[in-house]
Amino acid sequence: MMAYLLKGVSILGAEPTDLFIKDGVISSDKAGKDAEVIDASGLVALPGLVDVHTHLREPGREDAETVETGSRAAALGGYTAVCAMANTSPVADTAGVVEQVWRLGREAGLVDVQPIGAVTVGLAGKQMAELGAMATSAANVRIFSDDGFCVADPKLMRRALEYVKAFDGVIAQHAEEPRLTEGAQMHEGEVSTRLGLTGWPAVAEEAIIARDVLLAEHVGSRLHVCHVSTAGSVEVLRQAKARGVRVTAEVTPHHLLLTDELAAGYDPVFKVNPPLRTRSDVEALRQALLDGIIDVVATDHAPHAVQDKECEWAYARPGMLGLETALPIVLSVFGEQWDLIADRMSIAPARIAGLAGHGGDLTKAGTPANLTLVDPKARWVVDPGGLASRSRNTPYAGLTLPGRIVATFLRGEATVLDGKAVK
Ligand SMILES: NC(=O)N[C@@H](CC(=O)O)C(=O)O
Ligand SMILES: [Zn+2]
Ligand SMILES: [Zn+2]
Repeated sequence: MMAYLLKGVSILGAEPTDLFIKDGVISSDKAGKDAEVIDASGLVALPGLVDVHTHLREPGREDAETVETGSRAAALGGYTAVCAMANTSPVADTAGVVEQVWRLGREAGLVDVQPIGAVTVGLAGKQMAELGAMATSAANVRIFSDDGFCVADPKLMRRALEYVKAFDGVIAQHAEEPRLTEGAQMHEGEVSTRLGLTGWPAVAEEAIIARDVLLAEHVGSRLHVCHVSTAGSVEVLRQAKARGVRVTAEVTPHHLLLTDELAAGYDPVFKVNPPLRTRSDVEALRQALLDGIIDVVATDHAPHAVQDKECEWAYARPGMLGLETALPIVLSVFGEQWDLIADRMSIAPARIAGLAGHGGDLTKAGTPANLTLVDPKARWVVDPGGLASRSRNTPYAGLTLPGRIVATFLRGEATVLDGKAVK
């Protein structure tokens, strides 16, 4: 196994130091004779990023992404672990499918791929899936989600919350009251009225979050809210957390930056669920992330094949790429707040997903060497054709972003060096 000496690296913005990686962990042995020396001056070391919400599309839509191509995109984005959403084909609602995804992740060997299990059979919202069988499978599933769809039936949601309590699992809810979003094409507001598109009102998200925090409180179980997008949702979460409800929440990079005005050009690259909201929602989400009301940044990386995206707005699938641009977007929004970035993009997501070994303290010898090196001063232009994802649906094409991932290490093995994936 290769040893590395990262010379003059800044750990989370601290004074430059030498960091030695050996036998898969951070080592106190500074000598490092046989180590490969990496000139890391000007680079910042972060614990490897952890994404609690990634769509890898395998099995079923390998034309859009595979576990391998998505893992490569993740490593290039500074990630060492991603949680793979269950809305594949077949749906990840059995031990067999989650074990398949888990095995494919191991074979790709670029990031830890932690499968998420479906809450209901076929994501149909009718019958609970075999949560226990997925939890005790080799994939060791702890997060369950029907993402793409809301678990709308309150009784089913209650039962699922109760069920996962036994093994400290968590239900990750795609909060969307389906009756309020029928036919929705974008955020309901001034812009949707002007464009004549049916809107998804903020209350369709907020009503479900309000219901679910009450259910979670009632049964004393863990709830995680996917892709929070409105100021009203933040207020519901603020109140729930103040009462001690076991709720965590995520926000995507795109909801921290983009607004519904972008729908005006009818370019489906900006079509996503939940939809891009207003400037005041964006401001509230940023503040909530700073306050810790929103716990983590999650990409909701949602690759789609060209024919599913480059068509009329109404027919285009919702979703956008995220893995390779997440850290640069967060850097552009918040600046070099390294402790904040490490917490919201690595430490807290690792805790929510139960991924021991990720989000560790890089200043301590013995910490598993899951980390990434960022050049915060480097600027780069997003070129959809230059991304490692198999899909091209990035909303940031042509945008100049700060922060280039120079290297990523998974348990001491380089997955990215010189800004390139090693395999
Ligand atoms: N975010 C999206 O717009 N799409 C996601 C599903 C989801 O996250 O709800 C997808 O799977 O494509
Ligand atoms: Zn969703
Ligand atoms: Zn999603």
